[in-house]
Amino acid sequence: MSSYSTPQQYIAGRWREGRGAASLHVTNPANGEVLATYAAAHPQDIDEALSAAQDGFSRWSALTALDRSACLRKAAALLRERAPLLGLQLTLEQGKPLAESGREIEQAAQMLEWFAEEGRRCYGHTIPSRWPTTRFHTLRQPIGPVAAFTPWNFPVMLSASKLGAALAAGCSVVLKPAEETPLAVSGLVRCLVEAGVPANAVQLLLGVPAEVSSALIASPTIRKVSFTGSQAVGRQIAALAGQHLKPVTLELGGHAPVIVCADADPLAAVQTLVQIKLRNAGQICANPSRFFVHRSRYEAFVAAFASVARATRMGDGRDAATTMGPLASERRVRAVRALVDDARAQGARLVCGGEPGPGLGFFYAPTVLAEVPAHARIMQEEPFGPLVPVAPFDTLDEAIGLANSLPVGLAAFGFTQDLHSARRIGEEVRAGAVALNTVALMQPETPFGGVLDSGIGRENGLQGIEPYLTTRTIATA
Ligand SMILES: NC(=O)C1=CN([C@@H]2O[C@H](COP(=O)(O)OP(=O)(O)OC[C@H]3O[C@@H](n4cnc5c(N)ncnc54)[C@H](O)[C@@H]3O)[C@@H](O)[C@H]2O)C=CC1
Ligand SMILES: O=Cc1ccc(S(=O)(=O)O)cc1
Repeated sequence: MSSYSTPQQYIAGRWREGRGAASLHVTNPANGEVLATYAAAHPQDIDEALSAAQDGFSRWSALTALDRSACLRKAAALLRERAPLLGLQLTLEQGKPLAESGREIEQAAQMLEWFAEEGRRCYGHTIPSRWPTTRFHTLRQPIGPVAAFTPWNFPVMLSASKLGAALAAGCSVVLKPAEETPLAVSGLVRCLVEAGVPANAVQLLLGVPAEVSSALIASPTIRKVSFTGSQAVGRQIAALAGQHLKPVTLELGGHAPVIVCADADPLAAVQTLVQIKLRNAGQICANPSRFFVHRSRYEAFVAAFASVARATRMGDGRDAATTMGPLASERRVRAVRALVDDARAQGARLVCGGEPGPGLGFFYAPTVLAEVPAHARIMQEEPFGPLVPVAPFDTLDEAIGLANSLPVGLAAFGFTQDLHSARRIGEEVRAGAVALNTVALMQPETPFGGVLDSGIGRENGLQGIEPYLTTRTIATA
């Protein structure tokens, strides 16, 4: 497969093989074929990356914000130029259809551009003094070298968000992407380096996750940790960060409730929801995943979703006819299958789907389940797949209670024409972001992050650069 090359580490300004004993494999989820095998980073590779990151921090933070901004803008332009190849590599390693890969590369470019501009606005303050002869002001300064860990679902966009924010603030970054999807992220790092980001300001470590994260977080060089992924791993990262007193940003997904009120048009709601529900085969942290529909609209909603689900064309993401690719790995197929089986065993009605897709790939059909009891695992655990579990409700109080019944809160969705209901859903459902009559939730300009067990801190928006800055107070006589 000539479009897919063997992923390499980028350490101290050189692309090279890792020296670790472990071999890691990249598998094409559309057919199960191994695309590449590469050597993991060795502890010595990690040490070299850390020394380089310290040096890179000195060089990069010494540039003006304007120079850093220019590099990020150029990297965004390079990313767009290379989108056809990077998009293909992303589809090969991750499975999403080519159109979605192209969209992700564009989102990554937009992230870099947003932070290129925000980096120019890291203002300090002049503070009124209590003493006539003393002046106070504050300086915003980069916090130091950053360890960033990104997942396999949106490897390029989520890496661009962390790299963009940290680099714009003047920090150097050691990035560890998911071992399953390393190549398109490497392409992003190449764009940054070729755009003029000094070699040591960015390191790319591909390795055994726990080995890399424990070494990086324990190192005195690293001053900030950022992770996107599962709650289980997030807890481990947070525990390590706490042990070493490092500030941490965590984006840990959720289990986004959808409330479809009696006054909503159920068909219009389905048409809107489907724009996000089946994207990336449902593997989106903000994916709508628990559907509560007013009893008067319930059957129409279930039937409409089932009809859209049945019309989905599953297939290889390179095929133009494909509307939904495979899940990213075999373990994800096992996980969603177990949730569907459990829901059925608990009395849910299988309306459509509930079976694997074609061929040897990691496909699972879009699946609509009705009358799903609240205690079924699928209503408790983030499904991260093309599953649509639906349950009826009678009052808005009941729906909001169901939405708030879990200890997570990343995203939530509401469909209603009633201003009062919209206000209640917007203000009472516990979530970092609520979308009303839309599914557009994330863009570079909007803060993104969770409440409760969905994470700590915000990425993107005006808030996105904050975690990478520290404030120095200067008193002058
Ligand atoms: N918030 C988000 O965007 C994401 C959320 N998830 C959630 O995680 C669930 C499980 O995902 P899986 O990939 O099946 O399993 P998992 O939780 O084992 O995640 C594996 C990913 O986490 C990284 N990882 C694992 N251990 C790590 C460590 N000690 N240090 C640093 N990185 C580490 C790996 O690189 C790998 O890419 C999904 O069902 C979903 O709920 C997964 C990916 C992204
Ligand atoms: O992983 C978080 C995430 C990724 C993508 C999107 S969007 O569908 O492109 O808006 C939202 C959240």
